[in-house]
Amino acid sequence: MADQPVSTGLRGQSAGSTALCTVGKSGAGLTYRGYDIHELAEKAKFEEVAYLLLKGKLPNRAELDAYLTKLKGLRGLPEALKTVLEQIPKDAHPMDVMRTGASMLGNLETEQDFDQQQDVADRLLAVLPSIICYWYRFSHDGVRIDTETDDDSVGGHFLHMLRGEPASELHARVMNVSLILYAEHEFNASTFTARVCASTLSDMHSCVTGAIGSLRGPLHGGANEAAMDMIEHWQSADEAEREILGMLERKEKIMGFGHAIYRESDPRNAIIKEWSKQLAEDVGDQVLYPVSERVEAVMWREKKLFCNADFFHASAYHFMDIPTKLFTPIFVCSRVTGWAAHVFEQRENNRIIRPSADYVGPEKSEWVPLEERP
Ligand SMILES: CC(=O)SCCNC(=O)CCNC(=O)[C@H](O)C(C)(C)COP(=O)(O)OP(=O)(O)OC[C@H]1O[C@@H](n2cnc3c(N)ncnc32)[C@H](O)[C@@H]1OP(=O)(O)O
Ligand SMILES: O=C([O-])CC(=O)C(=O)O
Repeated sequence: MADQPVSTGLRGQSAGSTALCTVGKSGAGLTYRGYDIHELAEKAKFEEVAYLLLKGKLPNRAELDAYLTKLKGLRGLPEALKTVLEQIPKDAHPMDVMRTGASMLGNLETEQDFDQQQDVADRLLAVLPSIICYWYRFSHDGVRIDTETDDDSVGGHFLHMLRGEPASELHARVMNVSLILYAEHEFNASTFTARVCASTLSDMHSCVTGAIGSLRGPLHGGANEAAMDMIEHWQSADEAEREILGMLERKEKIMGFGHAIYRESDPRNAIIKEWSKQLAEDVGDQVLYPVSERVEAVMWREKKLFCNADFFHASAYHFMDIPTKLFTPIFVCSRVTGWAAHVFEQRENNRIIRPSADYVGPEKSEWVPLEERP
């Protein structure tokens, strides 16, 4: 059999330009519109970052207050969407719920004109947490929650709906940081999906629905959930080390490690790791955090592979008592800002994205009538 052609995954090739984000750029690292991720995670509200990405600049006080009020007013679910969510079974994957929710919203509140794009993006940002929590609480607890909470922040709103009570200050703070870290990352797979869809002049809901499908996979956003599924089985750091060595021996992928662009570290890791540590102290954890730290050390020692944004998100979310299957949907609630901002950018200077392929099929095939085929 002929050798398989090398699959490059378009690595290292520029597929367009963006003013939104630098990833691993020498001397700059990870920045959103020029602002360093460390500074944003320390000082900003997620909604400020959303404004920065979607509107092109940091808001002043009046603009931020107005934006928070606007988002708060957009959290309600149309009755027809609630009906659809109530049909989705308990054992569905929450990312499929997100995908269906975004798509159904596109039927009910269709983007008629690109002039509406800012409002459509704000609506999605406000309503995606309501979609996932409404479905989760209905299918798991049998309750129809009120999604119009008075919480100022998207993260606080999410936790409030999930638990039926307002989040603690610590949890709201960690959610804020987490949403900032996940908001934007240049031409990653889900964002590129959104841009390809936008390049056909399709509507925002289609772009976001497609992007959710791409984020779902364990090689991308699904890795935070997959990392949790792995580490929760280990009772001690020593057991974790033994298991990881076995997995490496068997050439298995370790979820939450490695990156397509970063070579030595993912700047988001140190930030979420620090918050995971604080949460571990808060809940008195003696197992999961030490297990996670050991996995990190072994992976670096054995393979020079480092934690990406997803690995310590697993323990951080777990310490906040968030069900594992909701981890990747939280990523959606954040990344929708980056996706929408990229859709705006694509539309502003559009040409349909249509690369070529190297043909590796047969030279010429002879037609065989149906009844003569073996
Ligand atoms: C928010 C995010 O989306 S971050 C990414 C989340 N995804 C994950 O955590 C899934 C696990 N990681 C991976 O699968 C990969 O590292 C990816 C998908 C992130 C990047 O893939 P690539 O760019 O193809 O990886 P890269 O070229 O750096 O791989 C180099 C080598 O390291 C290996 N490698 C990379 N990541 C891992 C890993 N997590 N576990 C074990 N080996 C790995 C690759 O198999 C490859 O080995 P080979 O040369 O023998 O084939
Ligand atoms: O950039 C990537 O390929 C994946 C990633 O880290 C992200 O989307 O946040």
